[in-house]
Amino acid sequence: MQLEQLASGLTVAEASCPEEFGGLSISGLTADSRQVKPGYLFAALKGVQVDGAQFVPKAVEQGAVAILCAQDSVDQLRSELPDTVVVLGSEEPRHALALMAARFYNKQPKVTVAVTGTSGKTSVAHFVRQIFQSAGHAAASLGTIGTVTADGRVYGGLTTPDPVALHAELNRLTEEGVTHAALEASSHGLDQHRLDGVRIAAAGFTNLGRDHMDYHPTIEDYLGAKLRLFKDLLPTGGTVVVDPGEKYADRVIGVAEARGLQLLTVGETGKDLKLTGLRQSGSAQVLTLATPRGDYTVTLPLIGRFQVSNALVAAGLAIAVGHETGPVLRALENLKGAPGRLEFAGHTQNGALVVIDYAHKPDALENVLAALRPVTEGKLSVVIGAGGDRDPGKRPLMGKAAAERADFVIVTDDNPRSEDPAAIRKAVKEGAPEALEIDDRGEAIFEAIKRLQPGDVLCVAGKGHETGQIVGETILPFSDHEAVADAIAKGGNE
Ligand SMILES: CC(=O)N[C@H]1[C@@H](OP(=O)(O)OP(=O)(O)OC[C@H]2O[C@@H](n3ccc(=O)[nH]c3=O)[C@H](O)[C@@H]2O)O[C@H](CO)[C@@H](O)[C@@H]1O[C@H](C)C(=O)N[C@@H](C)C(=O)N[C@H](CCC(=O)O)C(=O)O
Ligand SMILES: Nc1ncnc2c1ncn2[C@@H]1O[C@H](COP(=O)(O)OP(=O)(O)OP(=O)(O)O)[C@@H](O)[C@H]1O
Ligand SMILES: N[C@H](CCC[C@H](N)C(=O)O)C(=O)O
Ligand SMILES: [Mg+2]
Repeated sequence: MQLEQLASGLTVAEASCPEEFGGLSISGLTADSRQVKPGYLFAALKGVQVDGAQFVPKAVEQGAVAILCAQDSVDQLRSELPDTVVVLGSEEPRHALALMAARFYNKQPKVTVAVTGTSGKTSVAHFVRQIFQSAGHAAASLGTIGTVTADGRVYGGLTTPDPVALHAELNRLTEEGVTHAALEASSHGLDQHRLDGVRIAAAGFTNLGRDHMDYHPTIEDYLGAKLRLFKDLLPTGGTVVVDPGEKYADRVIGVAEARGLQLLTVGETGKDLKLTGLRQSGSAQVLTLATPRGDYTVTLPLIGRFQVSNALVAAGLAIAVGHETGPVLRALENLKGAPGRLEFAGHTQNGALVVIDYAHKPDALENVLAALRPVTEGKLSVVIGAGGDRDPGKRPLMGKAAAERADFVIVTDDNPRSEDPAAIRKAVKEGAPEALEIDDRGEAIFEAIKRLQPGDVLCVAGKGHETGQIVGETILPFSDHEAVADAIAKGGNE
């Protein structure tokens, strides 16, 4: 693609060879010098760890023909580079890169919705995809568990991929015939402009609790990143889906009202999908809903009050993009939970239940244990750990949530990364002094399963769908699913 076409209107061109800028064709783009190939545009971005500007010489050596950088780096780079390399400055280089990526990979699904919030994004995206599929559309969901389509799942590294990877993926899916997509918008992704340029028709908010305080200096900053979805990315005419009863929902509604966006509200105080009743029925929940299209009774085949919230936001998003209320609500009756989210993992030989969940923050732990309590006839146990190189403040709070809501807690490791695992466990135990501490996660799971009695329930929390334990720079193969299966097979609790 011609650089002129790629950059038009986005940047102040600082090319010393304007004639070359005019005719220059770009073969690809990236913000990672290690990915540069001949003919590429390299975006030199200031990151959390390093300033990408230091990799410009390497990028040029590898064949980069154009550099996108912060406006204030232009003069410096210009003076260091051969005249043949075009340097483009931008006040917002991350935004400019994302819009360039959207132009370079110019195909996107006809209908794309996005969801943000502290917890529930993966579940909502997973549900929206199933609702779209039930209406006969070729649909995909993109997020923490990767890209999921009717053909299966391709694992991706980040919840919200970097803009080049995201636009490339949307282009690939569209070429394969996908017409409907549901995206997870993480706060990092929103803050780093990874979703800029994605055409979003409706955006949902689940909730806001403590998370990522290692990255966002204050909760206001964290909320601010989430609000970007509604302030900057959802275009006029788009619809915001929210439960007004959620903490901070007023801030989301405030943005929608200030911008004159459409608002679709769900939940007990919602107007469009108003939850008028909820009761347990075995391992399902029966919802009664009042809607502008009439009243409905829906049997949701999932446990946990939070899954009701997630299902309503998902249904709201589908309705927001034009789907009929009746069929959408019928589709909720066949929903499958996302892998590793309150997922059935097995029964022990003496009949106790083991589930795997991704709760790795205090609110999520509280919610998942509250969801399991009503289905627990005996004792409720939980295995928890907290990730290294992540908000240390959440560790004792996770311990406390587990100690308050479960009858028995084992504290173990969950991706210690560069930190001392013992120090992480100690911090978790500050909130759960009675907890048993077992460093090896496989042994912790075995010990928890060994102690189960008939009627007990064990929740193995924190890793969900993950397939590795990150220790230092190494990812050791590890799956909670396999560890649970091994422990059950070894028995010890018949
Ligand atoms: C803290 C954070 O979000 N970092 C992300 C960010 O990196 P950064 O720009 O700050 O990177 P940096 O290491 O300082 O480098 C600066 C620039 O130099 C470039 N570079 C670096 C080295 C080199 O040799 N050559 C080179 O060009 C880098 O590509 C980058 O463009 O942008 C990169 C490209 O998009 C991401 O890969 C990277 O994610 C890191 C790996 C990460 O772990 N992120 C996690 C925390 C994250 O984003 N999580 C969220 C939320 C998860 C959830 O709760 O659901 C997610 O969306 O996954
Ligand atoms: N609406 C909700 N409210 C509170 N907790 C929830 C909600 N939905 C899910 N959870 C809990 O949070 C965990 C993660 O859920 P999910 O993966 O859907 O959220 P997420 O926002 O994508 O999380 P992440 O940011 O880590 O990817 C679940 O395993 C469950 O314990
Ligand atoms: N998206 C989250 C996932 C955390 C999962 C947990 N297993 C951990 O490693 O802390 C994060 O990167 O903070
Ligand atoms: Mg997720």
